[in-house]
Amino acid sequence: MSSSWGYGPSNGPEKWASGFPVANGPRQSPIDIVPADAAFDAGLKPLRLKYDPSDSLDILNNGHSFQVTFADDRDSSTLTEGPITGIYRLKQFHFHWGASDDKGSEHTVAGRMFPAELHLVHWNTKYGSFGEAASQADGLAVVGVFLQIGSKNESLQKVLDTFDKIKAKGKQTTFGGFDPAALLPGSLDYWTYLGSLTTPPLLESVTWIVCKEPISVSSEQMARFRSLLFSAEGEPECCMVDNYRPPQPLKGRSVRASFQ
Ligand SMILES: NS(=O)(=O)c1ccc(NCc2ccco2)c([N+](=O)[O-])c1
Ligand SMILES: [Zn+2]
Repeated sequence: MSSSWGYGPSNGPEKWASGFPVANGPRQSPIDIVPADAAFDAGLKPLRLKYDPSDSLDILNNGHSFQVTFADDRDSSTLTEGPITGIYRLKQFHFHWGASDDKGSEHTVAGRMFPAELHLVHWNTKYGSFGEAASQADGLAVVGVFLQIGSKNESLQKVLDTFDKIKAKGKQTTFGGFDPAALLPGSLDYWTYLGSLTTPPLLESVTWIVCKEPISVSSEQMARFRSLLFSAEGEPECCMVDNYRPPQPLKGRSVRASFQ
């Protein structure tokens, strides 16, 4: 199971626990965020995101999503402040999305699903590498940004324009000079809670930082996301859609808000 997880009826989220028992752990992600239940914490600092476009390296179809990978050998693209202590380096960003505009995000807000969700993944430099950090309770910090249907997102379009080169699983192409800050909303107000990776190995090492304000995406752009394939070249074509895990039990965790 561990090497063949996916999002289909035979290998999807309801089946992951057999290969990854932590799937039923105490701090799993995503969750449904209920704004009325999120306590404002005046001690939460504003997010400090400093990204260097020259760190962006390539874009890859990894068979579960597509990801833009960053050079992380220096403190040049970092997340500091917010709910975390120390310096976390940007490793990659990727998305989750649905087969139609009424679903696709992993986190939900009072039960509302968005058509897609962006994840900017950062690792705690006190652990030396992403791999080491991924197994530590405070090892990762992921900034989540919802996408909502509206005007065409010109920054996002630069990513979508590479899709002809990465249609199938395993395909990658260079992608330099991209500033991920261009994908952030105007307000960096956020909710934060302790959770996990939302795909196997589902490690409970993530401080989640979910932005309240969505960014825009046009319906035509969402259709481009759905042109990617879960399948590799030469395999029967399987559209990359519905690559999201549904919300998981809160199990007593609190969600804090950086805003009133
Ligand atoms: N949807 S997510 O941001 O929680 C997420 C999930 C899995 C992985 N990676 C899978 C993995 C293998 C070993 C450790 O990690 C990543 N990531 O790597 O940024 C992010
Ligand atoms: Zn993700």
